[in-house]
Amino acid sequence: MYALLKYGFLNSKGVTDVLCEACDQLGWAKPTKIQIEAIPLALQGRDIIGLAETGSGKTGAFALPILNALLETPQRLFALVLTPTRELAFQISEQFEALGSSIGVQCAVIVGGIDSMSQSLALAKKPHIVIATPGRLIDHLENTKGFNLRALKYLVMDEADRILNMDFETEVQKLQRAALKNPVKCAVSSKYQTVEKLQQYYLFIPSKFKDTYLVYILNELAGNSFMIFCSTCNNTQRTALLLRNLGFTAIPLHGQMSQSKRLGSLNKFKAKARSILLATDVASRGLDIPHVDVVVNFDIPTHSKDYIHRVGRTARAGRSGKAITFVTQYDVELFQRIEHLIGKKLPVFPTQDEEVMMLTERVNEAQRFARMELREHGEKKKRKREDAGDDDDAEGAMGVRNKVAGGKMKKRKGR
Ligand SMILES: Nc1ncnc2c1ncn2[C@@H]1O[C@H](COP(=O)(O)OP(=O)(O)OP(=O)(O)O)[C@@H](O)[C@H]1O
Repeated sequence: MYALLKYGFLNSKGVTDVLCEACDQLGWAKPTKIQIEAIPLALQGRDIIGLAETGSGKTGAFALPILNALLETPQRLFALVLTPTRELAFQISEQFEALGSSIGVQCAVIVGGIDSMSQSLALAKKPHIVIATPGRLIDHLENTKGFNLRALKYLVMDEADRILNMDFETEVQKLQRAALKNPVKCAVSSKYQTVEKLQQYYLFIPSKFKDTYLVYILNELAGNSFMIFCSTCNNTQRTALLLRNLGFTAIPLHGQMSQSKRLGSLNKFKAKARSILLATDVASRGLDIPHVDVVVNFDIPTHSKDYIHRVGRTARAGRSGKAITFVTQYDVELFQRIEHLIGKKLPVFPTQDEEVMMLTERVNEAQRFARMELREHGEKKKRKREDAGDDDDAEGAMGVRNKVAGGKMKKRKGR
């Protein structure tokens, strides 16, 4: 019972009943470790730096005490949550709304890539909680008349290390200096840890066979939901086209897509209408999609810390999951750094190389079509850059794709 928070801590007042009920309704039977550590301190009004493994309920750890305090002293523009990505901002807002639905909490999401006027109107209504990416927030602080954060009582920097590395560093540092007083550190795991129920593997393969091995793995693990990480927008798009040419329900998510397409992709994947999400690191932090079974690092992350965030998109909240990292002849050093960071040696993902090679011909053909589509797509985009009907979700490029024979690729055993 979430009410444990209410009764379990001698020195704390605990979270109020109505919020405990909201937790029950979300199926949160008991608080997670970080919630047990952080919530009582936050309720005492302490400043907190929270550190815990991926998928361990950090959002609840800050949302619950904020909502609790809001109930005690209701006030407009009460809390600001800064996040590094737009998708994460929407997700956090949903979490606040789910926990605070019975107390009528009002949230505004202030992120780039979408209409700024409607955001100004939302801010004019003075919501209780603002969830923002730093750039667009600064725009509004500078340009939206009547909007300021002087009354603010709570500031959260989610994925703070990422936010502080952004170009907005100086602005954010000012906020941080102004905001943190004698902070307590709540660290419930060693610094860089992956979760226990995550099975991690690597695959050492020549760079030129990456696509073929990817298709092999998707076939081998068919029926699962995949997040596949690529290093660039272009490769994300290309790989999505390649897989779609082979009949997989793949959809891309990257920074060169319009914000509405980004959210569209994410929602299709969340709703299980697509089983494969291909993404850049824009999706590596914080996104909570419980049904992700497998994370594939198709391009190895260049920053080892991103590895931990990427693989943390699966095996969340006590579930199990798999992560497979492709290591080519060029990636050995990066991979060693990752193993060093997580403090483990990973096993090889078992493959039948003969079976993989049997896929080569069809994969080569699909690669050719994907390249053509990518070129076509680039030219089309150049012609009508701002056209809302563009096909940057890779789903519009059906023309060439239909010329590739067959539906979903099946393994061709015994040939
Ligand atoms: N007490 C709880 N009991 C069960 N599930 C919970 C509890 N608290 C949070 N959750 C769920 O756990 C999942 C992960 O939570 P959350 O997204 O806050 O993780 P996180 O620690 O912020 O992860 P990341 O480091 O990847 O951002 C969510 O689906 C959330 O609803």
